[in-house]
Amino acid sequence: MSQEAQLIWTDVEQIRAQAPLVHNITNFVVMNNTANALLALGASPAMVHAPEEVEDFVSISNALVVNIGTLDATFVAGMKLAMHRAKALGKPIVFDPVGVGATAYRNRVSEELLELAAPTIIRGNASEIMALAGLNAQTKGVDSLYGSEAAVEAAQRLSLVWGSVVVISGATDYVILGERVATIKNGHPLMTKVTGMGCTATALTGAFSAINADYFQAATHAMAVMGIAGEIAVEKDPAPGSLQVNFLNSLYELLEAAITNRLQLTQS
Ligand SMILES: Nc1ncnc2c1ncn2[C@@H]1O[C@H](COP(=O)(O)OP(=O)(O)OP(=O)(O)O)[C@@H](O)[C@H]1O
Ligand SMILES: Cc1ncsc1CCO
Ligand SMILES: [Mg+2]
Repeated sequence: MSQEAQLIWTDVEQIRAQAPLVHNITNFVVMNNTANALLALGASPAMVHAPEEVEDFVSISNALVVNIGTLDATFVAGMKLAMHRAKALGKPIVFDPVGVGATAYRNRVSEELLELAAPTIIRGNASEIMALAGLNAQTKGVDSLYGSEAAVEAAQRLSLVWGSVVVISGATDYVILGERVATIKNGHPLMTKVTGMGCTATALTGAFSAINADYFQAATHAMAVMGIAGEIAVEKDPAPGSLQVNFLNSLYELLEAAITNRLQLTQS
């Protein structure tokens, strides 16, 4: 077995053994999907966004996931308080800039959040990563108009500016930290026909970052597990409704052999 497959499996076992508490401030569309994906993986999710309680919640959590998919003023207030507290406590922050580039509000809020507390890991599609890096990228709402390879330079710049691990999802997932690059070619195009698969990737990344303090590894392992679970689910039934359910089952039933046999990871 490849050394990397073994490291991924060790992380999955750690999540299953420790059930880290992952605090999510996420969007209304995916709250249920991402909570179920975290449970199926073995983590303990909580979706908590009220400004009155997020700081207390961060204090008892093992990682914070912030997703701007359906943001409004109350969400933003909660995100700022939570990220500030997480930073003060040294807890990993995973940021999903859903739809950044689509509106001036999303751009401004994203910039404010980055400046307040640079995330440990940023995960977006190519349009989002390019927009977040300050490029005048086109985006179709929450969907990307570019392949992930188009955003590699933007991700490297973002990573340098904020010191964050940056993940670009797509047919190939890229994980970038300065000059370090990992590519993962797992997954299936049908995954784009289930809403919030990217948001799910971000939530799973939160769980991996809670148990592996090498955040480049944590992000890489999360994206590999995401892609492999997606492939297995599509093979069971190649249709979006089934995929949503079978993806959860694949995560829950994931075996070491699936990682060993399917992993398509390169690192440089
Ligand atoms: N063309 C593809 N081929 C293989 N796998 C894919 C493809 N597109 C997406 N995926 C898989 O789906 C995951 C989610 O990536 P995607 O880029 O679609 O997220 P997203 O655009 O942020 O989605 P959302 O905003 O709906 O949450 C990827 O990590 C990858 O595993
Ligand atoms: C469809 C959609 N709209 C806002 S957030 C979201 C989930 C996918 O990003
Ligand atoms: Mg997205």
